[in-house]
Amino acid sequence: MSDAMAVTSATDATEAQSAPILPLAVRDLVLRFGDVTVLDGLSLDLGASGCTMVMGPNGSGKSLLLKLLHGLTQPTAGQILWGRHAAAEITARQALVFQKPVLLRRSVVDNIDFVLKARGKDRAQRDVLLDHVGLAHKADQPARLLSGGEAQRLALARALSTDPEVMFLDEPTASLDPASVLAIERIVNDARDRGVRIIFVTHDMGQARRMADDVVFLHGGRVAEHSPAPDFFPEPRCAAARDYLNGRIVV
Ligand SMILES: Nc1ncnc2c1ncn2[C@@H]1O[C@H](COP(=O)(O)OP(=O)(O)OP(=O)(O)O)[C@@H](O)[C@H]1O
Repeated sequence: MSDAMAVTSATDATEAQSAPILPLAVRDLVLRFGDVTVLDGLSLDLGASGCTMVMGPNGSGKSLLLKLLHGLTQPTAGQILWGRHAAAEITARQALVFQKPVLLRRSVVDNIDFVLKARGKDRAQRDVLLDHVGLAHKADQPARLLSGGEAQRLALARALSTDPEVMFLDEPTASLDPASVLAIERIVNDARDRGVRIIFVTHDMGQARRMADDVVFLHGGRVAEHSPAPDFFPEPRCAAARDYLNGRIVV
């Protein structure tokens, strides 16, 4: 290869790496486990900003969709395109927060430092972040002694410390008291306002109404409805979403 070609291909590679990862285009996604089809031709387009709430009955595939979008699970068929990237290429530019935070048995601050070191990032922002999530005074305490709400705030701080472009949250407030729920929502809203793309799974209608810019409703292995929040909550278009919002069993 000539020097000029080597420079061009290196430039192309750098440009590809730094190319935006939004919008998201999902096409005909299928996920099967043996004979069981969980996702059955799911397609979805998400724009560059805002908070998308993913809703749907138990077992409709919400958690698995997040894992597929984050590159942690491979689809049986179909395409996930984050800008020009395949999902598995850009996992490090995203963060995933689970319902039950998985923390190291070390101090609060060590939990953040560990991730920053693994990602090759400096520690400049970590004290600001701990302060932002209300845990600066617990920085040196063992993470295992945190309450459920505090542990989830640490998980959020850890996720945000990596400067993610997209943050996935899988029922992060499912077992928390109302004050802790609002504290988590405030942190997530701040992140969205700073440009982090939020994709959030919840069964909590109040939370969905408070936070959603748009709602993706899963049913039957597909996106049964994707609507702006002001349209979805008063008048969902699909019958399954209407039943779900009215507390009727959706199968
Ligand atoms: N590894 C697996 N092997 C077989 N089936 C699986 C596997 N993982 C998940 N499933 C099934 O896929 C379906 C969708 O699971 P998923 O966890 O995505 O649902 P969900 O919509 O997040 O549900 P919930 O609201 O209850 O959290 C479920 O029926 C689940 O049992």
